[in-house]
Amino acid sequence: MTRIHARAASAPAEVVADLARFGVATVHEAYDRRGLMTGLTPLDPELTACGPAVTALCHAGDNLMVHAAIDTCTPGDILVVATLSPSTHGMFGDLLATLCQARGVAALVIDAGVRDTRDIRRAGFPVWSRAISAAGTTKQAAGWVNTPVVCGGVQVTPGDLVLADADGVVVVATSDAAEVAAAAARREEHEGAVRARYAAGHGKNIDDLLRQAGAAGLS
Ligand SMILES: O=C([O-])CC(=O)C(=O)O
Ligand SMILES: [Mg+2]
Repeated sequence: MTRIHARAASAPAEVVADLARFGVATVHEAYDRRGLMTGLTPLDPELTACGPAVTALCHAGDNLMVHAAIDTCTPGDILVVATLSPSTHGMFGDLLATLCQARGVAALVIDAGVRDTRDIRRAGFPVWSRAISAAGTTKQAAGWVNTPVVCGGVQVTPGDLVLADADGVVVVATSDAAEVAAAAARREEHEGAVRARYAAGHGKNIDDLLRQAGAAGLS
């Protein structure tokens, strides 16, 4: 059984750039509220990232396959790390962040812990993780690279587009990406109109909404 697969093909660069213009909340809505990871938070909420997923599936407490996955990354990729059983070990720290930056990896999304967090923040490497933990890991257990994983409760297939910001992480299948970007653009246009009305102090018609919800109106 092959454990290390080559990096998967992904959406064209212009589709990645198109999706990167939007926030996670907008894309999640535009994707019919699919693809949103749970329980992962950013180390630095000012940073954003969008790129194709390269995946690593590790044994809990072992980061060998993180090293192996970085070897398959090309510039702009997002490293998505999952473990076979729940783990909060600090599997990734400032040394691995240094390697990722040297290889042009755009970000790390990890369903486990990270450490050396002040150094990673200072280096400006974007990370979304389930935990912060100084607990160390071994490099002894062979896992998998570029196989489908479940990260933050969402299945990530290698090459899927990963978008992350202060709100969290959303995953969009490569084949859906162009359509989702178009739907996100329409949503932003609509929200622009709503924002202008709200800025002028005009909220929703509560009476109508309550009636539609089967409740009595205001009077
Ligand atoms: O070395 C490790 O296992 C993780 C770490 O602390 C680093 O990358 O700096
Ligand atoms: Mg370290």
